[in-house]
Amino acid sequence: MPKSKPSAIKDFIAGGVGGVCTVVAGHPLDTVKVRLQTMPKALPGQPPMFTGTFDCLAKTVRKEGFFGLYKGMAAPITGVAPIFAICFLGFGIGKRLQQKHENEELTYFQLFKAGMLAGVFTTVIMAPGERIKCLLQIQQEANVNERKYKGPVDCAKKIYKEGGIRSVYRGTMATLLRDVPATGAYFTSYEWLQRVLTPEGHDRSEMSIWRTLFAGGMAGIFNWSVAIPPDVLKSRLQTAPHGMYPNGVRDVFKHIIKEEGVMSLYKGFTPIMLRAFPANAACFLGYEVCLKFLNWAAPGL
Ligand SMILES: CC(=O)O[C@H](CC(=O)[O-])C[N+](C)(C)C
Repeated sequence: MPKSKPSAIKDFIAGGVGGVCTVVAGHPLDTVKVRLQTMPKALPGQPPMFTGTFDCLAKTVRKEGFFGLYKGMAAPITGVAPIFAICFLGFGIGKRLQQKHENEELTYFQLFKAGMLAGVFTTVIMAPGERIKCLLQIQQEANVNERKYKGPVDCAKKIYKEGGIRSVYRGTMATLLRDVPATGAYFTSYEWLQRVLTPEGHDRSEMSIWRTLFAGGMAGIFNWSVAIPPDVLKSRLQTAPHGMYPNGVRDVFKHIIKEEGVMSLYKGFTPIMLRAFPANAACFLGYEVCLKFLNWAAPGL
């Protein structure tokens, strides 16, 4: 079969489908991650709110039901599909900017640079999307009427009222610190694993479900190995009361190191890694299947 032409529209659509798959597969453990990262420090002699991942999972399900784990999912579903769409589009553009001809195979460093560009592209939506998601995820009142934010739109309106566009975009620097190198690692590791796992004599574009699931899952692990410390800074900054960290991410960093120690930068490690593999395996499978379908249904797109 002839190779299909790379296309920005197809990357965008297939990336969006990948994003929806990521949220459906990964949101419960994302809720646990944000709750662990943002729980208040235990007072002397008092037990912590959650002792770890499984305690947080059990307490959430007991108190709020299974769908408590899906709290705040409306925001990521509507936000993540465009984020992933832009991310895969940005990666495609980053690759094409460096290619001398359409079929040139890029080096791993070139792929890393294309991934970093994708990380910059996504921050425009990622920063406010993550701010709203984190604020909704940390609300633990069982009764809907007692919650400060009734949903993503209400949350966006309230934070805008409190501090304007600066408040909506709080955490942008932390988001860049997280996503620029992490997205580089994400796409480079995916391409690397696809290349090394493709049997001799076969083409990388001949999709294998198991290879795609494995390479996608591992890309998620590589992404988060780089992203966890800036992610903790981001979650703290985005959920802190107005004015608590006047110098942004620098203040959060100093505060965490002084008050809680360097290991606190790895809070949420277990749920992040438990989520990373299935969520990103689902993402890349959704992306590749959708791309294959588009190449079949609309080869000229
Ligand atoms: C923070 C985030 O969305 O990471 C994505 C992977 C995941 O586990 O959701 C990767 N990427 C930022 C490249 C879209």
